[in-house]
Amino acid sequence: MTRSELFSQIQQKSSFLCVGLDPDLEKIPAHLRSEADPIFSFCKAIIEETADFAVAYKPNIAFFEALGAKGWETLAKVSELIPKDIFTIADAKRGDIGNTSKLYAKAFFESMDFDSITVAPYMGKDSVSPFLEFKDKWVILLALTSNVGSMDFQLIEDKAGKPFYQSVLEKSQEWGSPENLMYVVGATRGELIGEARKAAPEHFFLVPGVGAQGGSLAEVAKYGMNSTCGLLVNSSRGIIYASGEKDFAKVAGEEAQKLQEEMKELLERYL
Ligand SMILES: O=C(O)c1cc(=O)[nH]c(=O)n1[C@@H]1O[C@H](COP(=O)(O)O)[C@@H](O)[C@H]1O
Repeated sequence: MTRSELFSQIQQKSSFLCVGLDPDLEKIPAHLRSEADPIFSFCKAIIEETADFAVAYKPNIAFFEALGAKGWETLAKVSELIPKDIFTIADAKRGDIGNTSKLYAKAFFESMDFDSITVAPYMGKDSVSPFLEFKDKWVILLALTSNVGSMDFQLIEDKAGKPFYQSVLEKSQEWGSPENLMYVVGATRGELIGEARKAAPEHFFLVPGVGAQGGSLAEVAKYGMNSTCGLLVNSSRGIIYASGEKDFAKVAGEEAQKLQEEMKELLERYL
């Protein structure tokens, strides 16, 4: 998917919501556990109820690969279910020497037809570039993550006082463009989202951390929105586990709609 196609989806749906698919056998409603493929049934119901409000889905690969070979089959089936006009993110956090990254890219962009993949920047240019060689496919590079451990490395300052995440943002713009490179910037980071936006004015940010991790959607929009929205805001647990009962999919749809309605107002205010 191209950047202009993504922006046009955002405009059509008045939404920049990414629904995170983090399906955990321990957390899905009990009545689904007797199904042939409980994770598939769960994701299918969630997708059906949330698709009108979402412009992206982000299956987190860990929740599928934890189930072994069957989990990979489920992931393939789930990704095929997602409507083609909705952006797909393989949240796999890959990155290795170039020769290996090439095969990770093939796995997620060719064997499976994801639009994008999350990639760790730690191994540098040759670990990221192979993912950038696929037409209309995207790298979503970890820059400033939402977790507590983000402080261990990402906020370390160099002698000039520049934090490491800023160096990641600056350096990596030599490798890709706003047409094929996005950044992960966590919603829990408040004003730092604005600092990231100054360093990367055009690029889309994938912003996880609203909902279960407590990040504020209003703050994300205030500090992060640019002239083509530039944001995909993810919520996983806050949507998919909003109810643990038989009505889980309907309630997930309602949660997604609430976020979409808030996003509509924010788009009207800032765009
Ligand atoms: O790359 C990510 O998506 C990601 C980056 C980050 O900084 N923080 C973060 O929470 N995530 C992912 O985003 C999702 C957040 O889930 P919830 O906290 O349940 O909304 C999980 O799949 C995380 O793995």
